Parts: sequence; structure tokens; C-alpha cells
Amino acid sequence: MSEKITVPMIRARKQGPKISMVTAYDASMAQIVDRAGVDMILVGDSVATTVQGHEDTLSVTLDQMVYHAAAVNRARPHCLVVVDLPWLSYHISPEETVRNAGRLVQEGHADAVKLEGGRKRLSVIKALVNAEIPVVGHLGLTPQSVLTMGGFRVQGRDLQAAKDLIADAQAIAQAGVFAIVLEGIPDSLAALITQSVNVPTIGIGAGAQCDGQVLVYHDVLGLNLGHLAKFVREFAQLAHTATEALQAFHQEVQAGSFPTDKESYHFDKTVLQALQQEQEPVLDE
Ligand SMILES: Nc1nc(=O)c2c([nH]1)NC[C@@H]1CN(c3ccc(C(=O)N[C@@H](CCC(=O)O)C(=O)O)cc3)CN21
Ligand SMILES: CC(C)C(=O)C(=O)O
Ligand SMILES: [Mg+2]
Repeated sequence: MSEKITVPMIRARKQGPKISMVTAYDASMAQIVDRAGVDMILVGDSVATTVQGHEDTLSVTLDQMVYHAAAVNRARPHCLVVVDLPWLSYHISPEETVRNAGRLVQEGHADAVKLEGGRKRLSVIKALVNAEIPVVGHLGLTPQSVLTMGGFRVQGRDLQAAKDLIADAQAIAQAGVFAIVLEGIPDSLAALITQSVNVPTIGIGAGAQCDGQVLVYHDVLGLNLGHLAKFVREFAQLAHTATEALQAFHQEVQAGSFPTDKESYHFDKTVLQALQQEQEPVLDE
């Protein structure tokens, strides 16, 4: 029905309806997100915490991100598909960064990539843009900085940190990112950044004045049984629903009421009779 969403269409949403973005890590999730009419899918490195069971996002590899991106794109979503560059895939050199992002595009069919950090990432952002790979920035509470931040801590709360984040946003916008994720910063700082750059901002724990909002699939749907950040709103309770359904399956298997006749395959009666005559009774008597 609706056409594929493109990078220029997202850039143009700076003026226009707010942008929605949700993570997905496989074809089934991508199909569900796409059918909901969400604008952008993020194949997030949050796959490390939500799917792989890690405490943080540092352990997910480029090979694994390629695998998840390819699975998402097999659903042929209309959403723009942005794929996270994992930790260490863009920290060594611009050359290695382009090679790694190129794999997300060629093998994972990414429409764009996302990387964390401000002015210290200018050279790799420029190298990606020069290679015709669209880039989304990510500032504030950058989860790949968990070791240096000393945990997942709200960023930009003091004057100097706030000024640094504004300068970072302006610099990466100038370098060519087509959107910026703002995570875990005061709402008024996110509003100031949103006003001071010409590309859309997509907030997560950054207040209502961003040009869009992003949440993790498991968080939006109530599938996250662990710690919930303050910024999460659960729009459904799917873990609860899933547990009830699996309990019902377990009980019906034990009771012998699953499967029924209608859920089973059957012989032609004549074949059954002939087969029964040929069989030695085994369990009788
Ligand atoms: N399910 C899930 N949702 C996410 O949003 C998410 C992940 N996983 N994994 C990767 C990162 C980690 N993220 C996190 C994790 C924890 C907080 C958190 O607990 N924040 C504190 C803030 C404390 C402060 O005030 O400094 C909070 O209480 O909200 C925030 C972002 C965001 N990302
Ligand atoms: C939380 C979002 C912005 C993200 O980077 C991820 O899911 O990996
Ligand atoms: Mg991420």
C-alpha cells in the first residue's frame, strides 16, 4: 500500500508530523512494527540486553548486527531501517568504519546506520557521508559509554555539559547526519538542541519537544521483565498475555484436551480398517 520511507522524507519531517521509531531485531518484529505504521525501525544494539541477556550493549558484534539487520529486512518493511554500528566498529579509523557500515548496507540491507558520540566522531561521520551511507547521530546517555559514565546516567545536567551537547549536536548536523537521537537528557536541553539544528531530533528520555520519539520494542509492548527506565511507557502487557497463553497450553496438554480431532490429520476409514487388520495387537490383553 504505502510507499517505502526514505532518508529525504525523514529529513523533511523537521517541519511536519512527529517521527515514530521502534526497535526490531527479526522479521516477525519488523512485520508487526511495519503494520502499525511506525516511520522508522531501529535495529538497535539493545538486542544485546533485550535478546542476548547481557547487562549492557558492549558485547554485540558486527556479525550479529548484520544477521539481525538482514532478518528485519527480509520482512520488506516500509519503515526506514536504521542499524546501530556496534561498539568498536567505528572507534578505530574512518576506513574501518566505512568497511563495517558497508557490511550493514550490503549484507544487512540497512537504509542508514547510527553511531554514538559528538565532535569526537566528526571524521567517521564525514567518511560515511562521503561513501553515500546515511548516518543518524546519538547524543546524551550513550549506552556504549556505560563504563566511562559509571552506569546509565542522565547527561547534560550541568551548564558546561549542556553547552557541550548543544555544540556536539550542531557539529554532527554540520557534518551531515540526517537525524539525531537524544537520549537521557533534561527536556529543556532537548528542546534547545531541537531548535538549534536543522535535522530532526528523535528523543528517548528527552522530553516531548523533540521532532520524534523512539522506544525499545520490549519496553513499548510490556515484554521487558527487568528494570524499566523512567522514560518507558508500556503500551501493552504482552509478557502477561504470553504467560497466560503458555499456561493454558501447558494445562491442555496435561489434560489431553490439546490437540482435538479438528487439530489432527486423519486416514480414509478403509485404509485405517485394513491397517488395523494387519497389525498384531500389541497393547491389548
Ligand atoms: N529494554 C531496553 N530499553 C532501553 O531503552 C535500552 C536497553 N534496553 N538497552 C540499552 C540501553 C540502555 N538504556 C538505559 C538503561 C537504563 C536507564 C536507566 O535506568 N536510567 C535511570 C536514570 C538515572 C539518572 O537519573 O541518572 C532511570 O532511572 O531512568 C536508562 C537507559 C537504554 N537502552
Ligand atoms: C535506545 C535506542 C535509541 C538504541 O540505540 C537501541 O535500541 O540500541
Ligand atoms: Mg543503540
